Amino acid sequence: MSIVLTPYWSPDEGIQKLKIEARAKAPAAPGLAPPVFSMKAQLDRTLLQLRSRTSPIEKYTFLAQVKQADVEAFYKLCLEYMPEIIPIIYTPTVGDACLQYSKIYRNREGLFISLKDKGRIGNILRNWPLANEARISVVTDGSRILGLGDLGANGMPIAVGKLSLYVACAGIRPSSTFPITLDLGTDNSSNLSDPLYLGLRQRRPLDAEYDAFMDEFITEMGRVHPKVLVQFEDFSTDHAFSYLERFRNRLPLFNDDIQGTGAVVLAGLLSAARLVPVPRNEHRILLFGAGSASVGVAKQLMSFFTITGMSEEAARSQIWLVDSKGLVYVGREEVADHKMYFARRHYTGIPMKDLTEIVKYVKPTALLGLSTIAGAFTPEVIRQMSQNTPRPIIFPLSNPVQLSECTFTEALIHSNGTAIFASGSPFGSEVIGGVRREPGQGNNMYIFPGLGLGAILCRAKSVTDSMVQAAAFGLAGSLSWDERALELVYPRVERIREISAHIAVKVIRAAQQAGVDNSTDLKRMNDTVLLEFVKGKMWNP
Ligand SMILES: O=C([O-])CC(=O)C(=O)O
Ligand SMILES: [Mg+2]
Repeated sequence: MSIVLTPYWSPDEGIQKLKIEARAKAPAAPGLAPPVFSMKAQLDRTLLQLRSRTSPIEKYTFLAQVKQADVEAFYKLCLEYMPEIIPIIYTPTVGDACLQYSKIYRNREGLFISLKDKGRIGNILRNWPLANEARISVVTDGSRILGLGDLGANGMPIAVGKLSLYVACAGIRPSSTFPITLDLGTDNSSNLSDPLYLGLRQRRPLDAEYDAFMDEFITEMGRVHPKVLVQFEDFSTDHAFSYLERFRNRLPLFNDDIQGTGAVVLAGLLSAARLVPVPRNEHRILLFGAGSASVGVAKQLMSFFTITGMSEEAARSQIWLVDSKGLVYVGREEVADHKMYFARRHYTGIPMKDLTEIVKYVKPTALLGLSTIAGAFTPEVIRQMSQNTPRPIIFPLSNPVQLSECTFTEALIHSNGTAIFASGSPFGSEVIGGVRREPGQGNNMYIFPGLGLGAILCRAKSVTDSMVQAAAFGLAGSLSWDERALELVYPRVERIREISAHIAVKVIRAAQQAGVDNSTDLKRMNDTVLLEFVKGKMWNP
């Protein structure tokens, strides 16, 4: 393993990068490496340097440099120290990286396409140095980064971070990943007045102009990169829904916040429900927060009920939505279109706003938070949940960690240790009543890598709802016996590659059933052979 001297990006970048990758694998000529050098020791050295950084953002920038200099070393570190590295390159630290991107930016790491490129988006797309190798693109417009709001062009780290997870968690080749940030301006005043801000200094345009830009982007993407699967990430609520519907039949495309989050929560709920002595059909689910992720989750949760034969109408009536104005019901003022499907049909009481009151009225067995309101699950709310059900399911899913509706400790203390807990961002384990309890992380990172891997391996021409649902059931079915014995609702993150392979198989089968796949070879394989095939396709540093 030689030390890489050439910058990752330089003129003629694509070829250069491939040369660098090849050189990284070749032994160094005598004299170019230290006399005593091993990859193992180098990894320990890198870890030592990483741990000497005290703040998460310093760790983030350090790792970003490691990745630029030596992509293999970076992913070796990711794979060996997954639980330590993921919270730095991904949620929650990636949120800080987006907030501070104007200050910490050092090197090119993805493609920016701005409103000024309208009319020549195809040319810009061709400038990606690894165009022929690209297979998966995470595309954001930065308009709703995690729970942090509109960060404009500073949203790039979220695209980069998700794609690092595609490599680490599903073995996609690094050169096949393609981060894209669409710069359509920003409504964030502090960005607009920051002299170091990296994006266009203008407000976001009205929908007609936005839509025309997106239409051109998708058309050109299909033309220039026909083999690329697109993951939409962190678009504001209205656009998240409208662009998913508008474009999902034109390209293989899914929305991570609507579908990925929906699937991961469905999987968590299926696992949690096994621990609760309540029949499946009697579960009552309350979602606090009604943005794109929330309604996406609610729609995905329908199959929690319908899979048992329940009608759609009956399934819908087991799900309640609460937004900033309280319980969502038909006839209430200001109910946005995307919430109407879950608005209560027969509620005739007075508007109900207080969450404790709503919990008392609905008597949910599961409370999900997608509100980005830190502390919204107050001690009273949690205590009230414990009165409804012997094992309250409490999932504060807002990201990053400082926006979580409650902490793991709070959920345990105020439920007397009965809560079954998963959060969007990571929390540490806790000891309660002498028993160590581990929180789940209900983050879409358990879904998108396997979903994307399955979709590209079978060359799916679109990503169907059935493929997303297969990913969710695949995840729920992947818990090992000891994970179940410990009451985990998600598998250990150390097993993520195995889990992603398992999910990819389910996704491929669903694509075949839906007739959207394009690979006869895979159809002939039985599940065991297919699983080995998928694993064999995974890139290893
Ligand atoms: O990135 C994450 O951690 C999960 C996610 O998609 C979001 O919160 O928007
Ligand atoms: Mg997201």
